[in-house]
Amino acid sequence: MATGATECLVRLRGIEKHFGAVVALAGVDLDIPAGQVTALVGDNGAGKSVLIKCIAGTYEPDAGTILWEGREVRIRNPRDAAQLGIEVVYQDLALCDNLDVVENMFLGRERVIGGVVLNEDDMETAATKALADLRVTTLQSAREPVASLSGGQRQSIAVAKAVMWNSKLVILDEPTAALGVAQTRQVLSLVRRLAEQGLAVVMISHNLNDVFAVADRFAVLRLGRMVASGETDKFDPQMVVELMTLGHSDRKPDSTSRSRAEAIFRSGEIRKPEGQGEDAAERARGAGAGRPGTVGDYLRAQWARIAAGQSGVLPVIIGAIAIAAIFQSQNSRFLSPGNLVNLLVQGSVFMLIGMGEATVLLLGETDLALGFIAGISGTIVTILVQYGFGWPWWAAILAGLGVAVVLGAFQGTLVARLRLPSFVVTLAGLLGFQGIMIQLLGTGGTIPIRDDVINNLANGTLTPMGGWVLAVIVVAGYALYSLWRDHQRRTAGLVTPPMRMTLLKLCGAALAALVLVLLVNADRGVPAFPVSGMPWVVPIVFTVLVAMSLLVGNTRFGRYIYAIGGNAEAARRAGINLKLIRTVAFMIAALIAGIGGIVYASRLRSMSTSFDGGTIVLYVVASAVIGGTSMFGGRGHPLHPVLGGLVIAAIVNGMALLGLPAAIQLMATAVVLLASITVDVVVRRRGETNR
Ligand SMILES: Nc1ncnc2c1ncn2[C@@H]1O[C@H](COP(=O)(O)OP(=O)(O)OP(=O)(O)O)[C@@H](O)[C@H]1O
Repeated sequence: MATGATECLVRLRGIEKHFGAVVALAGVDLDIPAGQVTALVGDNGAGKSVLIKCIAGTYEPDAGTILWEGREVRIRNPRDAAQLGIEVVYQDLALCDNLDVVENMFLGRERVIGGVVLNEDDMETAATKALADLRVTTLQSAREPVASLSGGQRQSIAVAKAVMWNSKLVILDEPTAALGVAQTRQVLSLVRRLAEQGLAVVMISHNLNDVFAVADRFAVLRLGRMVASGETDKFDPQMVVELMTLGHSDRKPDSTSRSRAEAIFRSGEIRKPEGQGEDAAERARGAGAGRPGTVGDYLRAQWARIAAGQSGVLPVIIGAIAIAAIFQSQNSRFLSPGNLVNLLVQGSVFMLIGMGEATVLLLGETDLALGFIAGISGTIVTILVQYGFGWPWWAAILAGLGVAVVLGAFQGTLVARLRLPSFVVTLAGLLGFQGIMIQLLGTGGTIPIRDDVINNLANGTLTPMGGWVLAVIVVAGYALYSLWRDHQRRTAGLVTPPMRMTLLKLCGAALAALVLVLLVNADRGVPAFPVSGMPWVVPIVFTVLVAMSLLVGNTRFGRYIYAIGGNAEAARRAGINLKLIRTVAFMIAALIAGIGGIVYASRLRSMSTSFDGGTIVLYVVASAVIGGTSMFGGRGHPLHPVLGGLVIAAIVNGMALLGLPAAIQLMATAVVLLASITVDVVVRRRGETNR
């Protein structure tokens, strides 16, 4: 059956492994040739897992030698194994459901431009080629989220991922467990192709039909000893069962029973290229819409993403429109320019601190202290621009933000290094930081801000012309970037959104900018005091939003936050430094919260001990969740708290306009929050049951 080279890649000699009194492996010899599939079989507890862990660097053998290409090597850790070219596909696959196929295949080994920006097109081209080489053809697109794939497709991705890195030995632990008939065939075909490409493959399986269908060699372990090994034609299924259970067999191998399994393989059923007949159902499970070519196809593909748990901002936008319609029908002042601008400014603090919170939520953690970190930041700026200190505004802001980052680093270190629950660490932060803030503010309780620049952050406006110029720059920049991206993808031969779709998006962005500028430039003052122009907070929030979107969407750091939130174990196995990423994420969250705190102080032109960071943090968690960020980690975007913050501000503002009491405002916010978390959970479950 073997077609590739047959020289021995790995030779194990006399491998011993003990766990206290338990002898897991005793004097195990095994030859693993390149270009062949070696089946490693044995009853439960026979030592199969321990043996592959000794090869993969998870355990170091107590005795014995490992010869790699004839040279004795020590494999002390998984990194040593990876350097030699050993990849293990564990039963639990180690995939991040929230990431797409390309993101999973390159996890931990992303290609970047200039050392920072992810080179998505390059990775997509390479992943697509690797999948095509292995004839994994059932995927609609390499950009499908793994959550929407079938078991067989997931297994194929895990295997393809393992062979992408110049691997020489691929170890598969029960690759067909829990797969249906068609999917098993698909995966066994893939296993054969690995060997045909010259790789050494070791496959653990309890299913003898599967192993007889693909294995060139057998190795049978029993109670930590190798009781038999050799080429497949020396064995038959009954004999293997006897060897596994008794440790010996007197049978002569029965070639008819053995070749029954091989016959299935040879008949072409396993080798048949996927997607012909039996895989049609598999294909229908994918993005479901075919490669996006027309606007209709594109929208259908987007819908498939939503069904797979990537609902994006759709629910919050629908919710915001509904809320606006309800308030406007009750009070025509709700959609007046003055009120809408007021609402934007009111919501800006929630939006900013919410973007910090969303960063931590993406990791699957929570930060309850962000409200008071914001408070401390605002307090420090307020104090430092006082007459006594007289710091320039920029130095005070840097100091305020610096302290916020230090507090974030403190909390992040406790969570990341000691693995203390973030809920408790940040609850302590909430209490402790409030104490620090009160201490800083002193007995007076309220300190006014004596600096025009700081006060203008929330209260100042651009000139009407300044607003137009800014809007034109932003829309033109966005248009150029989108068209350049599409061009790049088209040139690289990758799937590109239809041109009409891109133009539609650009028209939407231009329209939104037009409405916003008209709104903020309309006079919202009283006859004696006309007020117009874009509040400074709009570009401040927008800048943080763009910076955070680029950080989480286009850098390794961002990719790792999503990976850790989606499946921390998979991220760890991919070699990601979990401690560093977690700590830095807490620091960035605190930095953005610090900006929110300074805007808060600016709005009130003072800081006082009545600052309620506890309530604010609950509202910002609500903003992020209402916007579509998942409380369970791995799903979300900085845009979510911005939209969610707007919704919360709209509820508070609209209810106040209607003269409804605070009690009703709180209950309405609670209902919207519950509705959002319900959408989150339902969408998540749909993603899971899709599998
Ligand atoms: N970390 C450990 N500490 C103590 N004993 C262990 C440890 N890992 C494995 N063993 C023991 O070593 C022996 C071999 O275990 P191993 O997991 O390799 O079996 P296996 O062949 O993979 O079984 P299964 O098919 O059930 O996965 C068992 O007796 C097991 O209890």
